[in-house]
Amino acid sequence: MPRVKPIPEMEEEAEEVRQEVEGASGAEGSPDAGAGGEEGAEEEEKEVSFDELGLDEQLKRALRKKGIAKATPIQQEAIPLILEGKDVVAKAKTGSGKTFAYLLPLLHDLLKLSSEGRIRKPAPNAFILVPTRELCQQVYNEASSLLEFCTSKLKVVQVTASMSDKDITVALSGPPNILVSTPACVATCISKGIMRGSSIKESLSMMILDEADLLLSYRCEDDLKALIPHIPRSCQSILMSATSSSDVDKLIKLLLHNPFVLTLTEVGRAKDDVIPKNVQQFWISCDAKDKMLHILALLKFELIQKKVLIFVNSIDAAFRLRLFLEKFGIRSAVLNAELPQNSRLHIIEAFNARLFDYLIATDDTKTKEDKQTDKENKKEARVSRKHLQQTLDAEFGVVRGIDFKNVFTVVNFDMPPDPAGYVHRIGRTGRANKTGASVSLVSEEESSIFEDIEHMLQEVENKDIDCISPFPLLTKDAVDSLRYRAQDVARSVTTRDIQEARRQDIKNEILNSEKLKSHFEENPRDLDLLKHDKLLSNKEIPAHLRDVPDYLIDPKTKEASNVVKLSRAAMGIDKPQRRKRQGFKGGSGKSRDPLRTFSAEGKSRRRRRKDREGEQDRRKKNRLCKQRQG
Ligand SMILES: Nc1ncnc2c1ncn2[C@@H]1O[C@H](COP(=O)(O)OP(=O)(O)OP(=O)(O)O)[C@@H](O)[C@H]1O
Repeated sequence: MPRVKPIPEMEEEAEEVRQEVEGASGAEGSPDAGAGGEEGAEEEEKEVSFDELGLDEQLKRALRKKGIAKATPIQQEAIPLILEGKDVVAKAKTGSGKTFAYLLPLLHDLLKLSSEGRIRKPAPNAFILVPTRELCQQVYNEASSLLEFCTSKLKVVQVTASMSDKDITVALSGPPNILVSTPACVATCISKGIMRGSSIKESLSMMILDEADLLLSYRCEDDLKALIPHIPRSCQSILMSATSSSDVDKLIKLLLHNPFVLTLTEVGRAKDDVIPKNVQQFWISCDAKDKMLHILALLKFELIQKKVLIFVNSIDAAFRLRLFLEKFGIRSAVLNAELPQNSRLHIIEAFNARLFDYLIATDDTKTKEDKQTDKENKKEARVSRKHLQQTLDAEFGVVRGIDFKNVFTVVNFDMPPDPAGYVHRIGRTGRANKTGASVSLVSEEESSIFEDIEHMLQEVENKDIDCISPFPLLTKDAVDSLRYRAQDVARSVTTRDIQEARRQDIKNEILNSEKLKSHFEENPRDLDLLKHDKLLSNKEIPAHLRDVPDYLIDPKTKEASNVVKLSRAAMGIDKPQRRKRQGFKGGSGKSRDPLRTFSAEGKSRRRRRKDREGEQDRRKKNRLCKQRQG
């Protein structure tokens, strides 16, 4: 069984949390290390259905419709405790289903209260606080997708700093039952009187802090402190986190009362991992200057499975890589903090829908370089002054907690700054027990952070062997076969090109974001047609760069590439569901591009189309519209 225990004294909480983590790694001296762990190690992982957890029929139906039958370990343990009304701290690895672990009992309680006519009204009944807007959107989507199948009408809204006071006031009128927001935004609503402290005291019955390990790193401490006086003592508090840190301990002390602490790196196993077992971790040692060459070889020879999420440490590096890959006919999109929120959300949705296979992401909010670029953008008066002057979005977080769907490989093009960053990045694959892999390109200068990561993994997983193996499929010959081409092309991507591409991308995305907003409200189907992996350069790609001649590929690489292709086929991921994509191929396709054929659909045509669409399809699209408005 997992290690579950109440903590009697507030001041002991932080220490207990540390012990829990040590217990999970089987460290000697931890009171739980032997008992909880070994006992659990012999246990078979138990399958628990949502029936057994006593959830509301409507929620069970919603889960069935979503094809979810069994509770994950964190759900098995957290749901009963939350239903009992306990404050709960749940630490479980990335992709383990923490969102439903709190949403299901929350909705269960609210459905019950609603059916008994006991909902308290002046303010929301529950706050779900997350560090970033992207997470607001994601949690809002998950909650809405469950409520869609419930007949009782509960209302969930998301409110973020990008909304005007007027829009926030409208969203909070009613009031909704559940408010998904960031601590900063809720604090602002209170300070501006949009939400009254006394009303919150009267209504709030549950407060959830999701991705708690990140809340403080998004400078939310003061906002959370401002919130505390308004939270009623009776309010149940839940804290969810994928990694442990002193920040999490701080939050526990700040907001929870005698919580039950669930340390579920994986229930029932003493020796466990922070990285899901189903994710194979690899590394490649290479010079910093050869990283582009290596990633080119990985992608060109198809040695890693798609979809691929590539992490870099700066926005410029992201565009350099995108331009470089583009010259070899490999299309990708860049996700970063300077894009408008609508675009960021849409890029995530489009990537999830497999409209493109390679996404390059930065997970840092404000680097020195970005601040410099902000300054430069301000100087650049000619191009869209209003937008280029915008600062990076402080509520942006690509990596942390975003539920990218079916990412098979995560590539660390640049190593993350710390081990926790590594855990969060790798956690974007292998979600919900799917298979995944990671490949880290490690230069000499990054060897120290790589060692820290190895050390952390060995310690937490209680192993004395390396957890990250050398990547076996990329030979020196394969790399060398592309060396001259790659070097030539890399040299041709200049700083000026990068700045231009970066500006162009923002301009495109702003156009997408604003010009199409109203169009999408009317025509949600067209969302599928908006491309984020458009070529940045107008120049034709020379054939010798696009196609690698056969004689250049050594037999070992050919074999490796075939193995990867075969396993792709075996996993049934060879046929991406490219929904409605035909519009982008060739000249005739242009007519399907909403950016070019911007025209509102006539009413009668729209009605006919809507009739043709299934009920479920339509609901989904309506939801997308609402999100875009939000
Ligand atoms: N019981 C379940 N069975 C199958 N899939 C599930 C189940 N519960 C959740 N999922 C799916 O698993 C994926 C990961 O869930 P979720 O985003 O809640 O993970 P998480 O633990 O919050 O991860 P992170 O720490 O990275 O945010 C989601 O796509 C979700 O729909």
